[in-house]
Amino acid sequence: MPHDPDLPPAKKFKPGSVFFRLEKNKPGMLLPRKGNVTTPIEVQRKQLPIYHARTRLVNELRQLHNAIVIGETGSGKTTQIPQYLFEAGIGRQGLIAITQPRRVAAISLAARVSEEKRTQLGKLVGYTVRFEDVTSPETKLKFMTDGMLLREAIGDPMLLRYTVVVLDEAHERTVHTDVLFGVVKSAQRRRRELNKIPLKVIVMSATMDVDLFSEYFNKSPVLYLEGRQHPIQIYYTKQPQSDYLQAALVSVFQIHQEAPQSHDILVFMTGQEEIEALARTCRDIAKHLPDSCGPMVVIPLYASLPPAQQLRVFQPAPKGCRKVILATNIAETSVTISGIKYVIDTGMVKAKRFNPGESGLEVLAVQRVSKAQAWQRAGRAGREDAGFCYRLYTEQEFDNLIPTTVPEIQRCNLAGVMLQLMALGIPDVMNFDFMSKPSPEAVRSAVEHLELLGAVERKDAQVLLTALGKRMASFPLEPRYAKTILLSADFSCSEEILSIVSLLSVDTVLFNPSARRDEVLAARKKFTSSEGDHMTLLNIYRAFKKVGGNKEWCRENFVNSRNMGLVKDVQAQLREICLKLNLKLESCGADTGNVRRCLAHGMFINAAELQPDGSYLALDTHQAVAIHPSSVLFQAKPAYVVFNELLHTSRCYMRDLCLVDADWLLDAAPEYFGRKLHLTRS
Ligand SMILES: Nc1ncnc2c1ncn2[C@@H]1O[C@H](COP(=O)(O)OP(=O)(O)OP(=O)(O)O)[C@@H](O)[C@H]1O
Repeated sequence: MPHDPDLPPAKKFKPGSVFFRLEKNKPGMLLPRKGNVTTPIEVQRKQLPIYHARTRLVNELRQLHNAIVIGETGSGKTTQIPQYLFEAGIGRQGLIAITQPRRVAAISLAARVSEEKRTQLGKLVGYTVRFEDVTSPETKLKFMTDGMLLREAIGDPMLLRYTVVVLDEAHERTVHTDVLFGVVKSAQRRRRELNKIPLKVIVMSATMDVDLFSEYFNKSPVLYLEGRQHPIQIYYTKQPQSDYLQAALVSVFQIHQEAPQSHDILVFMTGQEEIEALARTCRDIAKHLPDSCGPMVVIPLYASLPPAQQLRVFQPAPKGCRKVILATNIAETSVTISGIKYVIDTGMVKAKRFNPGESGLEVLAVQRVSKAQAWQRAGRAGREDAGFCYRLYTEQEFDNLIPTTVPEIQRCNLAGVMLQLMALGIPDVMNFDFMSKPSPEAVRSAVEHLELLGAVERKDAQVLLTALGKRMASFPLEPRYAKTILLSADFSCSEEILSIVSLLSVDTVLFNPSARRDEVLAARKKFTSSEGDHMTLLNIYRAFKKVGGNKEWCRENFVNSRNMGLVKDVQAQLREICLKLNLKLESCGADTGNVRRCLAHGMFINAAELQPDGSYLALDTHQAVAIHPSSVLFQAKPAYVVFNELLHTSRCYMRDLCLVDADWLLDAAPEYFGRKLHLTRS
């Protein structure tokens, strides 16, 4: 059997068991189509590789307090292990939590497992994600995002409701997962010390650094699950591709023309804008193909889509129609999308980058995936039958990928995490039991950030959470947004700020088809505010509410009505938190000057100043930045702005800007700006 040193780690530990067959540079070679047999769900469960290991696995897990489970993608870890534990009566005194890095996975897995158990979703099997709780007092198997379990830990640090916590897709190493590792470990220890019911912790993945995990989780034993149900053939390009979007487009249509109609395609891309653009191109091309190609339905999938829209990908395509899903990495782990036979992997992902020393600002940048991610992506094919993965990069490029993704905790601004840890009652964040410690520099920079926002203060060399910091931690938002909301009551504009923060929490509510650029510009003119993007968005939202969310209005004005629906949901949730905190909710009406003042006070760390040569300088870090061409302030070039985020492409662009006065910045943080910039009052 061929041995490939780059097969996923699960295979490396079992030489001789080959799961992936590597055949290179033979695009277009397809396996014959199998009959469309619908197997009853109990039979499907029994056909999974994990089924044969069930008794031994359950016996092992019964004895262990900690276990690391490694199994190929699709072997049945996530859907089966929680059920096996429940069926064997393990952890019956409490709940079994199964955490996922992403909401779409938590929801779809809960749906699948409740179907397998033949119960209604929300009864025995339920889920909890950021804006939704589908559980009941009967719930025993609870799928949830790791962020939600972390929030629960703020109120219940020993996680006493749970007897088992399964940390799934641990290799993803999101900030939440990493913090959760430390939190469950500490809960486990404290429960042992206080003679409470023990907490069992099971860590699972197909691709992880076993030694690191085992060491961290008290030298935990590692259980390997051998085998995958269906083979996946991997193809590489012969030459490096200069335009991965074009390569993806060509591959989609090559498969569409050659493969049977019932074989669906999943393409991994980097973000909403390119997904929506490629979706439109695919639909246009599909219209002009000969009838022999058959129809195609193109479905986007990215984080900011409303949950109901995200779940559309799981519905079967209409009969005789091919489903093409264009997704970000949110479909990379855990999910099974029925019908997917082909995966096209562009090899690219949009991820956060942060360098406290150099730029000091967190930026989003498109970069190459890790090998672990590439294997996870391939693993989305071959779940119901043999599958194919087309990697739009050469094998050599694959060889040069980093093995696993750098943990997010080492490449993001830590201010939010630190605030959460302090709200969890962990005072000495630097000595928190992180699996991979963030750099002291990053921690220092986060403490400074929180200090500037007034969320923490130093007393006798200790860093303490202030009353304001406690209130800020109540919001599931970045600290600066939480602060802006809390400040809004003083500026009598809380309704407007809640709208703006909600609008910024979804990717974009604007629809910008490039082919209709002039129409878009004409429609947008009505709402464009010379005060910036925040105010423009607010104008659009106000108009949207005035027409009662009318779909026709949305179409005419190039507004994404689905995302607007989500904005309303987010706003309702944030309003609820405000009410709990007794925050005065009022609107400033037409006088929106205070809204900008409030934004300047909450977001002053993200301020930039126009330079004599027409460029901008971020005031906090003195980094050169530019206004993104999509901003309404692109031409205007005001003297001072605050911005929401930085996007790194050819240059470092500020996105979503608000025009502010230098005086407001000085009022917000006089000492800081005096020190940083020698700003003087006008
Ligand atoms: N929603 C679903 N519809 C159809 N089949 C499903 C569904 N969910 C799971 N399956 C079947 O169960 C198998 C195991 O899925 P499961 O998510 O438990 O695997 P896993 O080992 O956790 O893989 P991964 O690491 O990729 O998450 C899938 O390969 C598929 O055959």
